[in-house]
Amino acid sequence: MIEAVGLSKHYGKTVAVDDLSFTVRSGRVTGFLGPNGAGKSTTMRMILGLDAPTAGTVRIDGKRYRELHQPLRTVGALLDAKWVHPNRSARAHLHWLARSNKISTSRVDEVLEIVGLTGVANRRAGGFSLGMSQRLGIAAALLGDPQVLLFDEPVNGLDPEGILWIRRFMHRLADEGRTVFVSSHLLSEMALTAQELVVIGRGKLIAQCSTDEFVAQATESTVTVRSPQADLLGSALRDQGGAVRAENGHLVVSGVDITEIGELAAAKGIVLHELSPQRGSLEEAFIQLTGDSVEYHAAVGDQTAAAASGADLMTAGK
Ligand SMILES: Nc1ncnc2c1ncn2[C@@H]1O[C@H](COP(=O)(O)OP(=O)(O)OP(=O)(O)O)[C@@H](O)[C@H]1O
Repeated sequence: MIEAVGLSKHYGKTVAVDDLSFTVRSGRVTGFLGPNGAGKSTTMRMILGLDAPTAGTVRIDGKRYRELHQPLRTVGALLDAKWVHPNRSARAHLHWLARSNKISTSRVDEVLEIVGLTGVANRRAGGFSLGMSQRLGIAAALLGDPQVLLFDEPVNGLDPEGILWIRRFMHRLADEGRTVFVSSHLLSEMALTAQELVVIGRGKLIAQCSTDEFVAQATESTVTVRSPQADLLGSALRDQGGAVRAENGHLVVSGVDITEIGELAAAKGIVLHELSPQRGSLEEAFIQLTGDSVEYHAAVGDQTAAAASGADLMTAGK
């Protein structure tokens, strides 16, 4: 578990993180979302003791990073996949990390196996593709078999196969009961990966809740219905208090639950060809819920916020 309370970080006049409190639970993948410059990396560095907070505290399993006896056994992190000596082999890199952290070198072959790098373990890490480098970074994070794992933008630049591998791997780590905290710009990917979210904007907390709740709060849920008796069904639904509009040969219904729609159609003997729930996207929810913070910063002259909508901010490359 990670617990931040009143966490703030100022760099001169820049307020990178502003009185941020959140909790990251074990057994779940928690996404850490926010536009460029929102303070995600700074927060992660403070969790890992690489930056000192200006105010507030952050604890991992109840302890500050500097109080951890053997930190790598409690928390592992992937911050920069290219942080490796290019002429060292993957195995030599992990051996060096294990020895310098008093971890048995027998663990090296285990983590290479876990991330699927056994076959290339003796190759120069400098020649690795980005996907292989990410796996090596994850192997390093797993060396101490920690219960808490932090990943900063782990899928940036990966191909679809690499992205799928990371997604499945994170779910596996969470299923093992670990705390998995992962930052990303890629909302469509986070919608598939993260079960919980911590969303920040300009260093402040915008939301902490499940991904489903976040989307449900901010977007409209509708039901798509196709029927050869659409007119009849439409008027029956309106009688039930539903809002119905026709769109490209189907009905879009809100205000009536999907089960009630099915039962109403059955009771009236109306044939259905499709009955499907439609959820808003994480992108839509993000734009909806971060709008205020973006507008606020635009108003005080922040050029990044003023220049971009939430979607632009989130899809912009690093
Ligand atoms: N070492 C530093 N010195 C001065 N300002 C910094 C430093 N590190 C971060 N900042 C500023 O703090 C703010 C938050 O940056 P941070 O990198 O934490 O955001 P982020 O959410 O990780 O962004 P990105 O998604 O672009 O990586 C930004 O305005 C950034 O310019």
